[in-house]
Amino acid sequence: MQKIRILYNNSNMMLGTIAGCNKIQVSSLFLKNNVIRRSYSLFNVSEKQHQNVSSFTIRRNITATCINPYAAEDQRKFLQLNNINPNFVEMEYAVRGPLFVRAGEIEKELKSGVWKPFDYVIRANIGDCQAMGQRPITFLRQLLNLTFAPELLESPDFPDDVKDRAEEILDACQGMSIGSYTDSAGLEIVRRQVAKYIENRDCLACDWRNVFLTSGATPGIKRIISLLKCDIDGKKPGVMVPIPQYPLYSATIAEYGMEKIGYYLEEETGWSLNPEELKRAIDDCGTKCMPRVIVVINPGNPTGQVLTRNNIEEIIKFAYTNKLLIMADEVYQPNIYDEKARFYSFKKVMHDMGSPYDSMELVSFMSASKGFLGECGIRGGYYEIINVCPEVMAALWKSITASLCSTTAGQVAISALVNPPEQFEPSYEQYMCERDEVLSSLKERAEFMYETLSKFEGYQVNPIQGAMYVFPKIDIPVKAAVAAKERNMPADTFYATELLEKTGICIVPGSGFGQKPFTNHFRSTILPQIPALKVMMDRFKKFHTTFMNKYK
Ligand SMILES: Cc1ncc(COP(=O)(O)O)c(C=O)c1O
Repeated sequence: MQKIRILYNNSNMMLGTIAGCNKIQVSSLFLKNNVIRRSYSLFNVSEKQHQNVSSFTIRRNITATCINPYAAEDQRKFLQLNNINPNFVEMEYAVRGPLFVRAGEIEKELKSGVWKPFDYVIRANIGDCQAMGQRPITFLRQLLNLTFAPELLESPDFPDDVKDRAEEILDACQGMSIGSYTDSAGLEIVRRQVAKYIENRDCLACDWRNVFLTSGATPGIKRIISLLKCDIDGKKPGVMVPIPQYPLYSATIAEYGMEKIGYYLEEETGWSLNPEELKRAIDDCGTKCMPRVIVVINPGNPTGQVLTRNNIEEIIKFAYTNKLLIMADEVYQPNIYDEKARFYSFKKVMHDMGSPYDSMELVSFMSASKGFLGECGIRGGYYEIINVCPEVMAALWKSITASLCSTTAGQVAISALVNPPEQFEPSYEQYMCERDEVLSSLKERAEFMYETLSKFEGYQVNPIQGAMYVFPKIDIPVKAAVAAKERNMPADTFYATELLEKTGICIVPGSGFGQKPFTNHFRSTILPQIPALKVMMDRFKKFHTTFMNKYK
């Protein structure tokens, strides 16, 4: 099957060349209710239609005319789909894809009194802890309160250790106001706190000048990918990403017009990473692109595995042999539930391996959105970049300065993450109690979800060692696959769509993350609180049983 993007000009719709293919998938982008939608249709094309056409025959001899979705006034706009950056049209981000949009519509339908077999939507599609009822950590919120409203420093309601930290941050701000721009890489005091945190974690030196504060991990990841040269000897840069992967990576690679080199994680061995597969992936890409980077997500999203130290060593050796920058996405480092698993930072392992690996280029990412803080909306993150030559660091700096600075709220959140209350300080006990409660509840939810889903007919589930997701494999019955095909949907999307419509549970089909051909998965978060998770699993079980009975 050949994929064809429909381009619209002012009045006519044009199809790309369809010569030589008898099936086409048509995808078009349009805006509805301010939400970008993409419609897909799979058509059989008769032999006669090997030219540009706007009307053609589809299965069962029905003639379909594709409708140009532009209203007349839109056709006069200077920016059209066929003259903007095509990478924007190409990129996709499944976590907020069509099912997420449909979940929003269903919520509105429920509000307006439309009857459904459920009374609320369960949003298990995105790793947003507080949206699913997690309570914020008091210490962090107090620090935000005091830095944003310094008059509260006089209030007896705030503990002295938080006041001291807030004063320190305010002293570092221009005009003692959190509303001022900071240095482009963030407040020096917070960067120093991050460096100390990394030093304590790895028992290794960390130079605070290598630490850059960002508005969530996302902008840092995008900036580092954008650092790569667009064209070397006529070849695009290649970025190695795991499959399945967090779709920020595939979306960014598409947005920047780079080449994704997917390496499969091995589901049968708990989503481990086989060095032979890394070699297979790089060999298969041949001369198509110039491999420059390997991305590793540890603990894994969506797969929930924690890499062993041995596995990390193998990846480092592979990166060395193939001259790759390592981007270590370590945002879930505090989220480990399996007592036998342990988080090893790439930095620490590289250091311990000694020469020549200890001088390899590495960027490691961290976030305030994950862990036990779950402050997704505040947008706090950082990255540490090491062993990069000074000239490249200077160029990176220049690019960072052009973005002014990351949000100061995010910088304060990172300060709270890396400089928590210490033993004997007034906030310590409450902080530890809240932190442990969140982490032990996440562990309980991970185990509950794993145990429940493992009992479903046709499911294969790996234990959730870390992060916030489960990614089960489902054997979808042939009859269901046929029904999916009739609706022009991949089987996993069909399953997830049926689940949403029948139960209000919103998950993401595995195809949004990548999966081995002819397999079906989905990703669900483990984030609903225990009572809600029990309701969710109950609804899910009933749905699955009915689905299997119907299609078996
Ligand atoms: C693996 C991974 N990296 C990065 C991010 C981005 O996080 P942030 O909210 O800090 O931008 C996420 C968000 O879900 C993620 O799962």
